[in-house]
Parts: sequence; structure tokens; C-alpha cells
Amino acid sequence: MSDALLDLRDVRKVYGDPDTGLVALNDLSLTIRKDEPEIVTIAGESGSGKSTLANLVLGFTRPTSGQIMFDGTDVGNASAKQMKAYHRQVQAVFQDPFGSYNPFYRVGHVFDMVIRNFKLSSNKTEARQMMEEALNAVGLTGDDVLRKYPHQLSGGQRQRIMMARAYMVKPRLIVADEPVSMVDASLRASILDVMMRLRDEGGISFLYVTHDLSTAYQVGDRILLFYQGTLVEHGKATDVISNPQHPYVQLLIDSVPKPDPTQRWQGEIILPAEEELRTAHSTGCRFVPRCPHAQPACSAALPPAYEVGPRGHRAACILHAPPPQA
Ligand SMILES: Nc1ncnc2c1ncn2[C@@H]1O[C@H](COP(=O)(O)OP(=O)(O)OP(=O)(O)O)[C@@H](O)[C@H]1O
Repeated sequence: MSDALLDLRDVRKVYGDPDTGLVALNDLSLTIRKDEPEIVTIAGESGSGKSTLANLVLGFTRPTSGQIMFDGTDVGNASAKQMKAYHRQVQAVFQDPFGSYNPFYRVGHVFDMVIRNFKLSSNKTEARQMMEEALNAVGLTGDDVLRKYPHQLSGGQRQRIMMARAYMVKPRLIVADEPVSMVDASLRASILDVMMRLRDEGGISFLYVTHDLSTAYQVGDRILLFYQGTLVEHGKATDVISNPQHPYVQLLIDSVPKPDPTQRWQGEIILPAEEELRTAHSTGCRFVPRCPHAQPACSAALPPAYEVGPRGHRAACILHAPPPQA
């Protein structure tokens, strides 16, 4: 039996022709273990492939090549029946909770639909208890919100309700795509707290997609930084952000004050939009056109992820290649 909850093996997604189309995700391998619930932050500029990765893991789109395994099931080749079972275990929370609510439905109805869809209960009292428990886990109560319509809720409440809705299904993984982008800094912190609580008390792992590195730093678990669909650096968020090793990540992080690991960080690093269009069949490091250290070898082949620090800190840059053996 594998220890992996989620196991991505060389997952590649090309939009359009597989040989000449746009490589949105380039041969990504990533494992989240069953016995170590964690919040894995997926970060990168706009267009770097974050949502593509989220959609692949949710089974909304299939990989061009490679495999996505979830607790032994091949998600890329799952049947409709297997996908329904899969979505009990892997829930999604999206960027704009407004978009996912019908404005004429009360919150209670949204929860009812989930209970019916996943056949969580056929007993009204038990169903109400489930809603209450899920809402309590995100710091809300049924009396506060269940009879309300979406427009009667704050952005932070809506976002927490989406978390509660996902949590009620008791998934093992939540894919949260920009869940804090619509809310201000203090609410953002409270939603991060909810995620950390669900990780610690509920044993739920998260794929947390964001372009705000400060929130990844607050969470502290692993971070993966993407540039044009390629993973350029990964490790513990605190290690990567306080000691970035890839020139792209250094450029991003050097422009902001260093966070103090002893303090809860209030800073904000919002990644800019991607400026250049990637070339569909480029071979080398995607960052070459913007890299202050670029050398001819960088364009020859995509560099592997070299070890650059403790606790799995790796960067895909030839500056970190070990010296050739004599
Ligand atoms: N269905 C699609 N068809 C063709 N190209 C697509 C499709 N979806 C995404 N892309 C392209 O793939 C690349 C990666 O997009 P993706 O949405 O995954 O990036 P992202 O990092 O999530 O960006 P953002 O932060 O803006 O949401 C982009 O260049 C995008 O234009």
C-alpha cells in the first residue's frame, strides 16, 4: 500500500497540439502523504499554470501525459462512478464564492444540496447537526447564516461558508484556488486559520493556489513556485521565502522587506502578471529572457531541481548544479 494520498507523476498539460501547443504544466511530480496532512501552496504569476494544476487534480481536465494517483486510483482514467467517489474525498473551494451561489438560494439550501448529492444523511435532525458542526469549524453558527441569502453575507463569511461546505463532506484533500483573494487582510488571516485548523484537527490536506506569497509564509508548510508552467523552486515556505535560491524567486522576494520568522507576517507580496508569452516548444529554462545570470547552457535543457537547503529545499537552476566530479 502506498503512503501517498495524492501522487502526481510527470504530469504535463498542453493546450492545443501536444507537440506545438501551449505547455501550461511541464512534467510536474508532487506527493502529499496520507499520514502528514499539510497545506501545499502553489504560487506563481498569473498564467504560470496554477489553475491548470488545480483543475487537473479536481479531474476537470485530463493530463496530456503523466499520471495523477489519489490513494491508488488513477484520476486521469477514472470512470464517472469513480469520479463521484473521488469528489467526496477531494473538494474544491474557488476564488469567487459569489459565482458559485445562486442568489435566490439561502445558505441552508446550498448545504442541503451537498447533503443530498453525497447522500450524507436522510435524517433532517442529523443533517442540521452536520451543517452546524461544519459551520462551527469555520467559526460560524447555523443561526447566523443558514437562513440568509448570499447578498446578506460579507465576503469573509461567504468564503468561510464555502470552506464549511467542503468540510462537511469530510474530504481528505481540499483544492482551494485563491480562496482569500476577495477579502481584506484580517479576514484573509482568519480564513488561513480555518485552513490550518482543518489541517490540524480534521486531518485535511490542502492544495492552496495563490499569487500572494505572504499567506504561504503564514501557513509555513510546503510551497511550490511556478514560472511558465515549470516548477522553479520548492521547499518549506519559510525557507524558500526567507532564503530564495532561484533567480526568479530572488527577484520576486528581494523587492520586499524580509519577514521576521518570530512574528506573524503582515506583509503582502502579490506576484505580477506574466509579461512574456512562453514559447510552446522551448527547451531550456523558461526564465532565461529575464534572468540576470543567464548563460548559454541555460537554454540547452531544463535544469533539474538541485538541493539548495535543508528540509527538501530545491531550485531548478544550473547555478546550483554540483561541481563536476574529478
Ligand atoms: N482551456 C485553455 N485553453 C487554452 N489555454 C489555456 C486554457 N486554460 C489556461 N490556458 C493557458 O494556460 C496558461 C496557464 O493558465 P492558468 O490559468 O493555469 O494560469 P494561472 O497561474 O492559474 O493564472 P491566474 O493566476 O491568472 O489564474 C496560460 O497561458 C493560459 O492562457
